[in-house]
Amino acid sequence: MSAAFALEKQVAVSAVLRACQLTSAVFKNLVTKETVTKKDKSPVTVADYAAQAVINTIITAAFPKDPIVGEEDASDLRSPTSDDAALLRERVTTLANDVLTPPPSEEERAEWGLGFGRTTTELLAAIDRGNYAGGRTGRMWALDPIDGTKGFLRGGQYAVCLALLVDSVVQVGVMGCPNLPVDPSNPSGETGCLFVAVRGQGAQQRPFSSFQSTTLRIPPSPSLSDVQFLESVEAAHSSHGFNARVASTLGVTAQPNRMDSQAKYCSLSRGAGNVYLRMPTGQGYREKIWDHASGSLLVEEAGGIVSDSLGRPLDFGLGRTLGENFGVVAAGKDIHSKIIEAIQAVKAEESEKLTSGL
Ligand SMILES: Nc1ncnc2c1ncn2[C@@H]1O[C@H](COP(=O)(O)OS(=O)(=O)O)[C@@H](OP(=O)(O)O)[C@H]1O
Ligand SMILES: [Mg+2]
Ligand SMILES: [Mg+2]
Ligand SMILES: [Mg+2]
Repeated sequence: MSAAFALEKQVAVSAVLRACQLTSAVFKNLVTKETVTKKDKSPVTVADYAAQAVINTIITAAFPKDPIVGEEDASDLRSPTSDDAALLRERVTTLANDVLTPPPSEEERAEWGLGFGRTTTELLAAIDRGNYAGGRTGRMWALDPIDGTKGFLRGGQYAVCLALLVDSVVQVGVMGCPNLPVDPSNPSGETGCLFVAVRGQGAQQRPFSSFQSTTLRIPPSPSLSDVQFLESVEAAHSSHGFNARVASTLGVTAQPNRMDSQAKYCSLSRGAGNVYLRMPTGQGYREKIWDHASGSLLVEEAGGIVSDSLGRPLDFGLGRTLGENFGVVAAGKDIHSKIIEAIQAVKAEESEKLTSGL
């Protein structure tokens, strides 16, 4: 008998690896015209759209009934009158078909929709399969075709992130990080890592270049002064100042490592960094499920704990977002509660200052 979710894992790995081929190819010759600014002022590129088209096409072929909560939608590509939209549609079609048409490898199957191209209409419809509202029950996939689009654009870290949720619990998480070093102790060495976790079956990493998987276990945390925080590059996404105060409360002297995307969860799960702390910057932003689903399972399966800043589990059953934003704290089991306590201490200090008018 095969392990639970074996087929879902294989399909997700195939979809993520093909999408990573696409994003890496795009980075090599991306032009300004291929980037759009969304209504929320965040960037999206032809690579985000085409990667979502590829992954949704594969998931839909393999599991036709499964809904998908995907970050992107095709509305900006559909304008019948805009020349820019026509160019983008054409590029998305070429890019998606470049990675959908190669025939299935030995690890893949034809019934996952591989080995032939799709029309633009089919690919736009595939992107819009990501419009599911989410919710408490049933199966659904959560997809971030490029997490850390700003990192992608600056040649930094980004991740192609796909997760399967059943009754709002993450069961499978697959992430491809094309720019992450295979060996964290050799940052200028080979890059391109695949991270895979299945609930109850552990967390694994392997280089894109081989099938040699390593099991990930978060090592014991170092003494508090040497604990390394992982945090967002963008100060607008997560409060750097609050993190610094938490670190100083704990007596941490090590400098934080700033990195875009769920590569932070990947790094933590392989012991390269000890705490991922993401505190809201106070602008009413709600965290999206696709920004945490696969990463949180990876860390849990590597033996860590993921919660909000009050120590409560993340709730993936509220729709496309995690609801009101109380931040995200991911860390090894031996240190997680200390981080939560330090956060509460800093918050108490802040509210004391406010009430005393300082
Ligand atoms: N205001 C605000 N607050 C918190 N988070 C936000 C905010 N705006 C955007 N986002 C989401 O942040 C995702 C990338 O954040 P990261 O922490 O991974 O990277 S970084 O902040 O860009 O360094 C990024 O993911 P992608 O859009 O997939 O790149 C966004 O979903
Ligand atoms: Mg985005
Ligand atoms: Mg994201
Ligand atoms: Mg994204």
